[in-house]
Amino acid sequence: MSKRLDAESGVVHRVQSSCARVERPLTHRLDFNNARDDVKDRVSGLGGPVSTHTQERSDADGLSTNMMEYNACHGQMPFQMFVVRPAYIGVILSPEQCSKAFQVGIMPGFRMKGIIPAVFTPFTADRELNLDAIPGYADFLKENAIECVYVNGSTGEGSSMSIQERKTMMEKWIGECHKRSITVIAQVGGLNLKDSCELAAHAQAVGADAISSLPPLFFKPSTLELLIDYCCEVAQAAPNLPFYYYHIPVRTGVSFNMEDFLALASPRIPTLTGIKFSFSDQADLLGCTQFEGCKMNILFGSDQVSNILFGSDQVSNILFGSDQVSNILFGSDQVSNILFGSDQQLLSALAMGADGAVGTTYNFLPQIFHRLLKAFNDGDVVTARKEQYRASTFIKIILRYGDHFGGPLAAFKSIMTLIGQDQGPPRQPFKQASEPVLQKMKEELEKVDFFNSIK
Ligand SMILES: CC(=O)N[C@@H]([C@@H](O)[C@H](O)[C@H](O)CO)[C@@H](O)CC(=O)C(=O)O
Repeated sequence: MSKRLDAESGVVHRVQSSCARVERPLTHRLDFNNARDDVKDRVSGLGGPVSTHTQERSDADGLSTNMMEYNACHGQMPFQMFVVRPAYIGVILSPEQCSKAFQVGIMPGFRMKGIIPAVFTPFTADRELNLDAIPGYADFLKENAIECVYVNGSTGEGSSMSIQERKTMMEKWIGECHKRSITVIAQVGGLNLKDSCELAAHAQAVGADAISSLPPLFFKPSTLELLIDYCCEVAQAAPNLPFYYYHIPVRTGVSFNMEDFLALASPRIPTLTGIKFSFSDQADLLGCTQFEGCKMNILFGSDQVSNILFGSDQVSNILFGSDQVSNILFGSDQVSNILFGSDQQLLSALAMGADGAVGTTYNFLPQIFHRLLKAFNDGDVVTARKEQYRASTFIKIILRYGDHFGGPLAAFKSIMTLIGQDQGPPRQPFKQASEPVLQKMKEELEKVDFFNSIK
């Protein structure tokens, strides 16, 4: 859904958009000559000339969609669109204007939705970057209706790559994705602030659509304030791009409350757009999605949770928010243990208000998750739950093979080979499992109809 201003009534309408993955709410009507004074002032206050892009509209919503898609997918993110009868006018801002627009709050609208694969990094047999694999991989994602990818994250083995390799990979992904109207979120976090700032500045220079950063990976911030100081500097290194903090305590060991993070960071980081929330604390997730009138873009990132959340009364409780749920989610160790252990969590995250989800399994289960999302959006929780359970069943099997690969990530990467999208071996400390192990995993997946279900 996106917002459209009716130029005659001045009323903001929600319109269905086929480019549903990226929302840029249209907050002002602008006939540049006759714009409301406050709008004019705010845009002129950005300084410098403002170029406009006008297009006659044939079909209001269709055109709105096309332009948003163009805006989002062709590297022109510093772009604000206004509706004037009989035309739409887009205002293209320079990077400096864009940065100011964030600061004065007139560009708050970057919002990712839907499922976002955290893409694997293709390696050759000797574990060097395999750039040649990216175009085919991008085609595969596009064919599966993917509209945004998360590059150099955990799944992408970003922390197993040198800074130069990460830059090379980022450039290749951006080039191939933008050709296919796929948006790119660049994961720039790493070992230290210097590397992360360098990667953030690079991401902006080469046309990423947004950045996302982990906390420092060796010396950990001991307080929330220190984490926010760190994020401020990373975000400032790419001042024109939306910034998402990457919260994945199970890997980083940095585990602050994210609602508190938003409260303290939001006034300090003008580009703070949301959180990539890879954690099982549903109560904190809810706090984030509801933060200040749901203004943040929360992308959920933990594909798993327990079977207990499916098919039992507890599901209804969770979906409908009873006290019992709060107790379950806030209190017990048992929940955390369960949540980390096995199945899927996307459905409950959607119920908690997550806008979308970033994760590993969206690479090879996109159709299942598209069906889940559609069912959820249609209010059909029973079907959504079935799809969730289907995905969870597959994930559970694959995870059982994790030890043969030195970790679950490498087991997931091998699935790409099984579905004809070979992305090569993982880097150390992971390994390729032996042929017999791969064959056994394949047979087990065949038994639960994996290869038909993912179509
Ligand atoms: C802890 C972890 O690695 N979580 C994964 C999940 O997608 C995970 O692979 C999934 O839940 C299956 O275990 C993602 O959150 C990681 C991710 O999005 C990334 O690659 O950046």
